Amino acid sequence: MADKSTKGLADVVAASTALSDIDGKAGRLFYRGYDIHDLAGRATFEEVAHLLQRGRLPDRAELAAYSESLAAGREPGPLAAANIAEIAGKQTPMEALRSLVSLAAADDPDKDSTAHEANLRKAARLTAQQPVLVARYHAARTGGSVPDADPELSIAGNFLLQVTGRRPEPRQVEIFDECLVLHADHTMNASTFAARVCAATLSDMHSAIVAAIGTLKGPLHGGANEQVMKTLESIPADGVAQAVREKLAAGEKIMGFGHRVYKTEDPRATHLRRMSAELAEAAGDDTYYRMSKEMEEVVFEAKGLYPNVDFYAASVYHYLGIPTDLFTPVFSISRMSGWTAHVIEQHADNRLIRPDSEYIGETDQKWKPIDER
Ligand SMILES: CC(=O)SCCNC(=O)CCNC(=O)[C@H](O)C(C)(C)COP(=O)(O)OP(=O)(O)OC[C@H]1O[C@@H](n2cnc3c(N)ncnc32)[C@H](O)[C@@H]1OP(=O)(O)O
Ligand SMILES: O=C([O-])CC(=O)C(=O)O
Repeated sequence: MADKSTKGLADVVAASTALSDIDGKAGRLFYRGYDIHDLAGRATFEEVAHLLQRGRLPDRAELAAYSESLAAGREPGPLAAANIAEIAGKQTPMEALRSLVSLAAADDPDKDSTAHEANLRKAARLTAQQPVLVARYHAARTGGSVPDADPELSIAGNFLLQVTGRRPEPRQVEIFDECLVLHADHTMNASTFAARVCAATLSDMHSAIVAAIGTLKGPLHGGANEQVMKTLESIPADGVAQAVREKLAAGEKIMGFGHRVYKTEDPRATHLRRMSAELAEAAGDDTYYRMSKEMEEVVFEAKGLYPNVDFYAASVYHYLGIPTDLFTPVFSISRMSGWTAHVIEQHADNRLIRPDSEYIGETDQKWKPIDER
């Protein structure tokens, strides 16, 4: 029996990983040793997914082969495809993704295997299918149709095309691609931990991803980006400071601020703030960018908290024309690359993850028959 617990497992090292690393004091993030500041705006999401899942940045031939496998695996299986319309009528976007990934498992050609090569193929298919599932879900609920993927476009470009129905501007694609790069992996965050716990029972990759999606959905994790947009939309543009102070006085958390690991600026927020400013200027309406900047100042002054990745992602996605309730699904499109890489890593060197607990209940209870209780 353990005699001491750490609430929320803060500072507990729960796994070893070669995928990503954070220096929370310095505000630095690395994917397989590459500084996020070097990757952002330079590596594409496909290159980063390859880096995470296959261990290195691809050369041209490797990238071509990986991109081919993504394109070949993009189509969700018949069971998922057949159920999108009904699911779209009954479930929110993250609930729907949780269901659809589970259904997609049934038609995955490697569904019965957790072998390394099978895992690599499944990781590519899950990464390729996630944006398509989001776009098809959105089309099903709005009565729209999904344009065919354009072989000239990346995952980022095709997602913007398929979700908005318009061919995106090249700069929009670059910015969205950078967002995907920034969200791809983040050490032992809650959803990745959930995926690893599941995978460590030697369950399959789709099951682990279903656990991760359900975990990302919560507002203390990936769900915060949607909440940030709702906050921005719910307060008057000239009343940001007052609204924030009122929320804090009422004991509310301000979504998009604070982090378990970063004690300074989240390095991803630095890039997202810059992208938000650029898109606001291009849109000719910087209201949400200005409000975000002011909110950042007020929260820092009142609580000493910095924005996390979800904060400026909200206004960036808004300016890109992505519906607010698809912000967390967008996070999952990117994080799929990291989750799947973690499942591969877990299966490659596995031990069951089963921590202890600290018992705080009653002791010495005496059993009584039901009529005497
Ligand atoms: C992709 C991601 O998952 S990034 C995180 C996304 N989540 C959010 O943006 C939700 C808002 N933020 C939070 O709830 C937290 O900062 C978390 C969940 C990210 C981190 O949680 P923890 O490390 O457990 O910190 P915890 O919630 O205990 O906060 C520590 C203190 O700071 C305060 N605090 C932390 N975040 C916030 C916030 N966003 N607004 C107001 N106060 C906050 C807490 O109230 C607490 O104060 P107290 O000590 O006086 O009680
Ligand atoms: O690491 C965390 O706890 C949350 C986070 O920022 C992420 O998952 O990107």
